[in-house]
Amino acid sequence: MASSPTLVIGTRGSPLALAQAHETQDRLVAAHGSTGAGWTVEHLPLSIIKTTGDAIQDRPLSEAGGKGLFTKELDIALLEGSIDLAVHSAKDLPTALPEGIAIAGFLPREDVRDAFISHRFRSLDDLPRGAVVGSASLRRQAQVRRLRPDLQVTLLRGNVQTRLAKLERGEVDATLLAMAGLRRLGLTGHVTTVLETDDFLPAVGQGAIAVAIRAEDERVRQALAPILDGPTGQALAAERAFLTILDGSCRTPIAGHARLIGPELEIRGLVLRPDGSESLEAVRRGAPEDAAALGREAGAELRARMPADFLKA
Ligand SMILES: NCc1[nH]cc(CCC(=O)O)c1CC(=O)O
Repeated sequence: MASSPTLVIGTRGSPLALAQAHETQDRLVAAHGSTGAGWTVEHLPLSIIKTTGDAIQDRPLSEAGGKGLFTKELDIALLEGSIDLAVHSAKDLPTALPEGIAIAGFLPREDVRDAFISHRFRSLDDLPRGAVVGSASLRRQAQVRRLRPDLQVTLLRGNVQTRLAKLERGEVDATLLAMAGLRRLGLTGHVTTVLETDDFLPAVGQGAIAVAIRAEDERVRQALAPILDGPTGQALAAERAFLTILDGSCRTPIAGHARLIGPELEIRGLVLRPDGSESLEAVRRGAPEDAAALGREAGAELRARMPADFLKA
């Protein structure tokens, strides 16, 4: 691959995706000054790429083909050389990447928690019986039903702004969104209450920005090294190993979160029935160097404990 004089950043076109791409651009400029090794940073171009996932608005993505829908076109652009790095929400990245694509690492993680948002009610507990909570995430739907089996849970799709607008119009009484996205968009003013991870476990990768590159591209790998965050990488190694064990074998909602506690890494993982009536949790703690093994162990424990109907045929 001929080295180009600049680094082209590929991104989806949603406001959140653009905010994440700009954050990556800003961090590169801050780390390297005005010129990097063999490339210029003043005009690191953003290449906006429309993905299949963005085009589908009327059904849950779990039905339409899953997370790869948000990354396929960016992967192709990387492999064709029209972009040099692709910026993704780690949460939306599939566990298995296509041949030739690698994750260089992750930017420092934002708030991992989910936010409860409602114009009329103060918290999930405060919602009256039968109130309507909208979410497109099977994980959020199941955890809401676990805490409040008496609520009505409906599908609410679209990007962050679209969902807030639907809430505003009264289509639902409440919704849940990631704090990370709201912060990056400057929309935390909408947050009613923040859900602590003890009560409501985030998605694997939530709050982290992943940077994907061509697996063999050492030039881009080196340019990115100073902006990538080690602790986030360790947490994500545990979470993604956990998810890798489960997403191929189980067909129920999955949540997982790893963090450093002093010198140790802890991962908590959860699988639930979609109706929230049953859930299983696993916790592992150990050396951060063993992140992937800790994640795999937590995943294997849940797989072993799961009732048969949680598993894929
Ligand atoms: N699936 C959409 C998506 N992908 C990443 C984020 C937020 C940012 C993050 O979780 O890192 C969101 C919106 C949301 O879940 O509220």
